[in-house]
Amino acid sequence: MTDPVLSLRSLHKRFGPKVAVGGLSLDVPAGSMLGLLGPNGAGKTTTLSMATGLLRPDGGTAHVLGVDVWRDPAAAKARMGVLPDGVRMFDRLTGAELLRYTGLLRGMAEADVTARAGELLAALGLDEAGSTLVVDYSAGMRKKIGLACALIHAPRLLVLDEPFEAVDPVSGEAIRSILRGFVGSGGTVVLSSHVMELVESLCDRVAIVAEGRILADGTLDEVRAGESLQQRFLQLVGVHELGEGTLSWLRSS
Ligand SMILES: Nc1ncnc2c1ncn2[C@@H]1O[C@H](COP(=O)(O)OP(=O)(O)OP(=O)(O)O)[C@@H](O)[C@H]1O
Repeated sequence: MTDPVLSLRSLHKRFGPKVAVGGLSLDVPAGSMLGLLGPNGAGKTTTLSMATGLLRPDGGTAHVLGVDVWRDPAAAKARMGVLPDGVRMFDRLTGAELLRYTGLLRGMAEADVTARAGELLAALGLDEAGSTLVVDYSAGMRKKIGLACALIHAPRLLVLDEPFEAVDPVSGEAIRSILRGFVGSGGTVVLSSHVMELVESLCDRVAIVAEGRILADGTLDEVRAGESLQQRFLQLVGVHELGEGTLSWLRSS
């Protein structure tokens, strides 16, 4: 196998007494689309933040195309496009201004930024919203402008935290098509999601995380092991059974 595009080794992160990520290792090969799954609080966002230079690990390493993210963050960040979860944007800019700012910050030529920004806004159904302040965007529009910012410099690795969350079905289809085309041309994607059907239809690799550790990692078929991804996920993570009388007050008498 050629060297992985993203390589995580023994990542650790603790918040006070809480171990959010406890020794997580993962390799993502070139040209693959990996779905990172896990229950709420499993450590997905913490892992992706450490992998992309947003949150310093307590231990372990992250390499992007062979570059150590924490020793040489500028070089590593130049190679990836990141859609973080819950990180504040410069939302007093319009969508078009935010894209322009992001492109110029990435060292792109003015003409390229203008051309790509227009294409991205149109592709994501944001052309009219290009002149609206991002602070006035809906949740789905914020996701889409964040994705556009991650794409504008044509990175070789995309790390996307819940890219389809709050996005309407038409835009969702456009994003799928963009990501498929990106991977088809040799790009690599890591995305987190809670939607099993989406991961099953889009990703060729899956990693399941719980309590900061990898429970399963491999091709979609390896992880599914003959079941649906939903069934396999529940088997690995455990079903949260509700007791007989739970919320009995909610049932009409
Ligand atoms: N800044 C923080 N301070 C304290 N605890 C944190 C912080 N960030 C995350 N945690 C804790 O670390 C654990 C992992 O959180 P994380 O956000 O990585 O989970 P996640 O898998 O992305 O969850 P979700 O699917 O709900 O988005 C959780 O227990 C969370 O409460």
